[in-house]
Amino acid sequence: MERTAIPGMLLLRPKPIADDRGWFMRSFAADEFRDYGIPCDDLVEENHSRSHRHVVRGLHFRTDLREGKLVRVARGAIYDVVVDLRPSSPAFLTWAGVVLDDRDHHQVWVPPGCAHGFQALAESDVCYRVSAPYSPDLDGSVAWDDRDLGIDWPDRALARVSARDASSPALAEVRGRLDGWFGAPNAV
Ligand SMILES: Cc1cn([C@H]2C[C@H](O)[C@@H](COP(=O)(O)OP(=O)(O)O[C@H]3O[C@@H](C)C(=O)[C@@H](O)[C@H]3O)O2)c(=O)[nH]c1=O
Repeated sequence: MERTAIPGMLLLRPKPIADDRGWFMRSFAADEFRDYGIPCDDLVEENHSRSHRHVVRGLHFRTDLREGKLVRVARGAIYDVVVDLRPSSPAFLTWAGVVLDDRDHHQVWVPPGCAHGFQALAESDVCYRVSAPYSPDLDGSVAWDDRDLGIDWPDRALARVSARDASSPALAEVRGRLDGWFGAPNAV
């Protein structure tokens, strides 16, 4: 496990065991991951999405401090991005990006109070467990290509996004609401 510049954002590195049939890997280990601070008992839903090459999903967040996400790539490769939206964080409004793929099998823990998004570097299947049930009313987003955030997407010019993501608000528009959503003293 590796910590990152964003407090609470973790990079996990499960190790596949190869033999002549292929390989085996434990992709989730509650007792181990709990020790890193991941609330394993609260991971109440698991999602799986498939994205064509160049697709960008995000940047999405839940407008409370309940939703963390444990993200992995079952097939393909993505550039995974986390943006810290917690006003009390030393990494406030900075982002971190990491490649997740079906070769290294790394995983990312996205802590609550952060926005998450990714760009598919190939046709990719992304699986992630979340620590709060889906609630459309609490679904928040900020523009993936926001200038102030300045995320260095691998294939910005070829990005394919949903209609919703194409009309996400700029950071400047949501900034005034971050204190209300993520300003609790225990957010980091
Ligand atoms: C995320 C989600 C979507 N849906 C529905 C809503 C919609 O009809 C369809 C597709 O939803 P979206 O366009 O929001 O899917 P998507 O753009 O893949 O949203 C996801 O993006 C990544 C980056 C994340 O971090 C996730 O938390 C989630 O926000 O699936 C659910 O039923 N449950 C869910 O948990």
